[in-house]
Amino acid sequence: TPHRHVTLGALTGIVADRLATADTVAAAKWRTGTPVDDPAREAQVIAAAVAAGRTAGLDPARVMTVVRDQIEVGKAVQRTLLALWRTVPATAPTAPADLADVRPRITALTGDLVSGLARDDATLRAPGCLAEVAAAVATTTATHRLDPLHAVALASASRSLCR
Ligand SMILES: O=C(O)C(=O)C[C@]1(C(=O)O)C=C[C@@H](O)C=C1
Repeated sequence: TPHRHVTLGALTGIVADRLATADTVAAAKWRTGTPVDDPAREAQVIAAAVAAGRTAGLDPARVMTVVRDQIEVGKAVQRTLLALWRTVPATAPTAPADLADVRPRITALTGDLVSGLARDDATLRAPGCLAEVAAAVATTTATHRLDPLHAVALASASRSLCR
């Protein structure tokens, strides 16, 4: 519905952009054999988000739930891609990818996500939140031309946005 105003479109756009970084991260890990899980980095990402959330007046537990969800779904995307590349090596990335290049972007997008949670707080608390999220997910899926893997990931990672 092109004329409907999508309230949460900025937020689902940020979720999609953060999930898109999983491709670059997976490519870097494919090349170097680095494990998908990096608990120390996760703790850093979560601590920074909680701190930013506090400043914005957000409940730490809520920020933690949303960011953990982003991390978990991102890891699922990484594992899916790595499994595909292992199974069909011709599909594996050839362009160089570096964790050191993509992590600052992940940090920035996580900050944008926390800002978005604060900005859209009223909508995210309202009874119609899940419907708003569904509309925004549909719009972002179309505008970002998401493939099925990333469309499913976006829908999954957006559920926790409503509180
Ligand atoms: O930075 C990485 O290595 C990522 O895979 C990204 C990310 C995240 O979503 O922030 C996800 C999984 C890792 O355990 C750490 C962080």
